[in-house]
Amino acid sequence: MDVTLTKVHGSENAFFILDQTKLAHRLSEAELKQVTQQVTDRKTGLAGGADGVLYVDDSDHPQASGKMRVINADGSEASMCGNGIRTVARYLSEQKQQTDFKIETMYADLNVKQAQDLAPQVKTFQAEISPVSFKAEDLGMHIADLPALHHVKIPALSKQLAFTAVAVPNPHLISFVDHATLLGPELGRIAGYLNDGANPYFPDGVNVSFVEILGPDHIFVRTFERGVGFTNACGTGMSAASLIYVLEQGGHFEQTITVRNPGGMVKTLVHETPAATYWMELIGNATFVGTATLSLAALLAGDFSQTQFVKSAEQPAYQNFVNRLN
Ligand SMILES: N[C@@H](CCC[C@H](N)C(=O)O)C(=O)O
Repeated sequence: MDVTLTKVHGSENAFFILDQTKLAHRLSEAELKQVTQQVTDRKTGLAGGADGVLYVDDSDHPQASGKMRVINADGSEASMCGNGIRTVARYLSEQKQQTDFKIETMYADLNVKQAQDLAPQVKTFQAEISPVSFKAEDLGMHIADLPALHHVKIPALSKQLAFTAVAVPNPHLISFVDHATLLGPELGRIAGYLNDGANPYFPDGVNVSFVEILGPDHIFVRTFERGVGFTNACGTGMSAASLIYVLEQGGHFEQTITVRNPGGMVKTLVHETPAATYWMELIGNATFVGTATLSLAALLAGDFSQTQFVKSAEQPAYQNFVNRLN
């Protein structure tokens, strides 16, 4: 039996979509982990590897058109993926001929919809990012018994930088920095330590983002992701950074924020509910790079020597879009 994986990206945060409904039988939990580690490997993986695999399946929630599970490159599971859900939204939209629907994720059924293309031939989708929590227990955070972390210096991490922790619902640590710090070694040092599996603060790891304010409603976000390392962009990280920009740095609710990242650009909107909770909208590209077809046996064995990879025409259009940003 042949399997097709679609290579996709949102701001060059790259994934494979594997639709479990097209398989004769669902992959086991061990196979999900093993297949992800094998196909994402940047040296030996499929079509240049990726940052994770997005497993699509039917949802048994009547209001959802499908379900997404996110497995990071190291085989760990994430509760959400902001760049990934836009590509899954596009995939399901084309499969089911819908433009505005819900996708089941680990903690919530999230609204997604097709949006106006960011540029010619740059298909664009928007996704709800929620639920939001600042609670240490939702973040898997253990810092001096603090119930939450709002703009606090943690000397064990850095004497200069202040951090805010927020789950959206995957965990993020955000720090606003100057340009030199954004590009310097501190992000790798701090995030590497917090994702070493042995530190006392985030034993299960955390996504860490440094944010530079470029102008009013204009920020740059660089992220080191849990389970992956540095990525070109992290959608939930950019959504979390936008929320903290509004709450701590003078940004505004209901105002479009332009978020640059090493792989391109997205737009976000931050909303406050009457109950003083928050949710975000993330708007960005959902680019299909190509499709890989191979036998299920080869996929499970991690043998990509006979894989047929057919490129789409979308990547040059995306690159034009990025070139015009600079
Ligand atoms: N790249 C994603 C986030 C993927 C999950 C993350 N690494 C985690 O473990 O929480 C995004 O675009 O949000």
